[in-house]
This record gives sequence, C-alpha cells and structure tokens, in this order.
Amino acid sequence: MAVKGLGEIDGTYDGSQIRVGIVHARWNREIIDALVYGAIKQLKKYNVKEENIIIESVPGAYELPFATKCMFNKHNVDVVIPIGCLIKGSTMHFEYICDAVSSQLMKLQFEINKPVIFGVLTCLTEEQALQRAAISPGMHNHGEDWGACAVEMVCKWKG
Ligand SMILES: O=c1[nH]c(NC[C@H](O)[C@H](O)[C@H](O)CO)c([N+](=O)[O-])c(=O)[nH]1
Repeated sequence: MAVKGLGEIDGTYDGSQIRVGIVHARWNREIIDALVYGAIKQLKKYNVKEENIIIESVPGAYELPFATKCMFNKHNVDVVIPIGCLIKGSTMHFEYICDAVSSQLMKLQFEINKPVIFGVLTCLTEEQALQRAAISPGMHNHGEDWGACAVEMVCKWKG
C-alpha cells in the first residue's frame, strides 16, 4: 500500500547510510507493536539496514522525550521515531501528557539539532487508535508514514 497520510515521500531516498532510533512506549501494546512494525517495514523499504535500526522501550508516552534524548546520546543515531499511543480516559491526564510530550519532542529537535518524528497517537477512543495502526479497517498504518518521514528528513537535511 502506498504511504499516504503525511503525503507521499518527496522523491526516492537511499537510507542505506543512516541510523534510526525507535523508542516506543509499552502502554496499549498491541497498537504500539503494529505501529513499530509499520515503521520498520517502511525503513527497510528505503534501504535502512536492520543493524542501523536501534529499538528501545519505555513504560509510557510520558517517558518518550527523555528516552529520545538518551537515544541520540547513547546510540549516535541520525533521527529518532518516538512511538506512543495516548487514549483519552475520564480525567485530564490525557491532555496534560499529550501537551507535555508533543511540545517537548518538538523542542528536542532544536536542542539536539536532529529530526524527531512525532509518532504519538493522541486518540479520543481505542477504535481511533486501532484504525491508525491498521488493526481495525479503514486507515493505513501510521507507523509507515513515520518511517518514510524519518528517511526523508535525514537524507534531505543532514548537515
Ligand atoms: O503511553 C501511555 N501512557 C499513559 N499513561 C502513563 C504515562 O505515560 C507514564 O508512563 C506514567 O504517568 C508514569 O510517568 C496513558 N494513559 O494514562 O492513558 C496512555 O494512554 N498511554
């Protein structure tokens, strides 16, 4: 299936020389595993070598920003794809985590001067998340978008 959503990858890129970190949360694991699979599938489609895909996990999405920074420092990667799945509950917990995680991941790029892909689903229902992981029908696996985005951002902008 062609990668849609973020828009088709801009041209063809050779990822054979790039190192990619994936940091994933363990909350909503079935959804996370599908998203991680989709990202890896797309990275390999653009020739990223398996040995250059470094995967680490954290308890939840709130831990993604710190672990993403550690991934850059510990594994010398060109880009990190933090993957999480936040599903709204009955309290404001969801809103606070979504806001904190998204703004910190954005800021981290300018601190590290390397791309951080926003791979966090922020869903109001579990069904929305299942659809975006292509577990339920109706949408493509958003992890594929994130993998393609990672390759493009490094190949196009690496200094
Ligand atoms: O990754 C998630 N973490 C969640 N909470 C845990 C949080 O990310 C931290 O791991 C925890 O607060 C400890 O810091 C979630 N909810 O609470 O709903 C969620 O939906 N997804």
